[in-house]
Amino acid sequence: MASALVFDLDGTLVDSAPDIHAGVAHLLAEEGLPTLSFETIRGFIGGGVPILITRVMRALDLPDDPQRHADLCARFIQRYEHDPGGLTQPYPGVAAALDMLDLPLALCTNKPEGPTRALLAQLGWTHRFPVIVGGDTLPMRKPDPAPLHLAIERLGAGPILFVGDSEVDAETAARAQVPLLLFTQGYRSTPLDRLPHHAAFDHWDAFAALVDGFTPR
Ligand SMILES: O=C(O)COP(=O)(O)O
Ligand SMILES: [Mg+2]
Repeated sequence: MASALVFDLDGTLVDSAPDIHAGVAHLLAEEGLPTLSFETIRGFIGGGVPILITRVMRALDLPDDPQRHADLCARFIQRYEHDPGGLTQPYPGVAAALDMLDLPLALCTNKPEGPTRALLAQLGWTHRFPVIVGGDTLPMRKPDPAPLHLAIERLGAGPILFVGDSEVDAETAARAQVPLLLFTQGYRSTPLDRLPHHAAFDHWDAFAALVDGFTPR
């Protein structure tokens, strides 16, 4: 049995791609640039805002301009923090699954802390996660293992399970040597058998049993 859990946020606990797409669409409209499809933007989620904006700029063939990149990141984050969750839904069964757990819970997300806290407040979830490590908490983001290590240190309990949805989470877990429970319905594009993971689940109704059945090696 695990004694603490660390969760990824986007694509794991919540389907936030519609708000992230809306934020990018707003930014591109302000810039007079063509828009990008929902599927394209959803495929850009996972590495945090700087990577998202780099991918958007490349998709539009914009020149590699660090100043413009920084400006677009700052504007995206500011707007997102102001309106974090109008289109965002928890995946079915998440709240019930979290309610069943009597363990300390942390978030380790590449979403910056400001929008993360704003989204949690909007969902009424602030009390659930006493520890939050966001994409701008440290100078490095996932897949660097440092954010996951920090979340674990702040939880101060173990053994730990990490719960995520993406290539980034699989690499983070492997580098941190923490077992990963992989939610299969998020923003991953790599086939399941090519991503290292301890166990996978398709629906949050199955989560509590997976945690109960976990035996640390
Ligand atoms: O904001 C992102 O790009 C990813 O966020 P996540 O780490 O919660 O999946
Ligand atoms: Mg994710």
